[in-house]
Amino acid sequence: MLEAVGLTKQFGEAVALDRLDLQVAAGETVCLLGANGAGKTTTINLFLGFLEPSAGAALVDGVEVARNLSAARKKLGYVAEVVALYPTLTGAENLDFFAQLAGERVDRAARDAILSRLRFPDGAIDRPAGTYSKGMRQKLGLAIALMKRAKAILLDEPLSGLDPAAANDLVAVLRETAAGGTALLISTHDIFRAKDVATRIGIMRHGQLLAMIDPATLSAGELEAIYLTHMAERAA
Ligand SMILES: Nc1ncnc2c1ncn2[C@@H]1O[C@H](COP(=O)(O)OP(=O)(O)OP(=O)(O)O)[C@@H](O)[C@H]1O
Repeated sequence: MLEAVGLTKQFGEAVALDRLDLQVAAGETVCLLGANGAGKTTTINLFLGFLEPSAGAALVDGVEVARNLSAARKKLGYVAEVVALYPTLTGAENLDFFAQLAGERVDRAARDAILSRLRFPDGAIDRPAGTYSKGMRQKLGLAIALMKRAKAILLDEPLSGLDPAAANDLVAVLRETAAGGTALLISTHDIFRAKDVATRIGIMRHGQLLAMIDPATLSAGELEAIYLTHMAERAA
């Protein structure tokens, strides 16, 4: 569903992403782990068409993003690290607005079912989004992506700064979403959450994908040791 083929991004002389080859199939959850500046956000931004590749291609369901941006974006949902909402509009109005942008109409029953799965507090959807906690903002961001019925969802550090309960609520819905056939690509610094949710974990450093790991075969401690070894090689 998501495919990077030799995907490369340079900013001047600096190579932010170096010939990335990656596939995320329908129903798969790939987490990208890596230190600051490893190229995780650059990867997501190339899939979203926020950046143009210097070489190679990002494809969504076979559509090359750089060649057909609107067709690729129709198939994508996106949850940013800080979900941007209109603070004076209610959550419901934000949802309606973003659904309309995506050419969708919000079905009340489907909306309420998603909010309930996310454990979004009762009644809060009719409050201005400016009053929401970080956890509520992230939940609404995921609800917006889910309402779009996207084939693939890109999430850039979606859990950072969330308390464990809110993070658990999001992870539970992400699992259900992947089980329903959506492809998920998640950038994160959280090894333990990555192990919890990912079918595969990519370790990135200096714009390169160094390893692709099946977390089911490892304990959390073993995964952490592998990650730290890769990071230590950078310092050596
Ligand atoms: N617009 C830009 N102009 C110049 N350099 C950039 C730009 N965007 C990213 N970079 C550089 O590209 C590299 C990869 O950055 P990227 O944001 O993809 O890393 P990351 O893995 O997401 O890091 P973090 O965990 O801090 O979010 C970094 O060296 C960064 O400074």
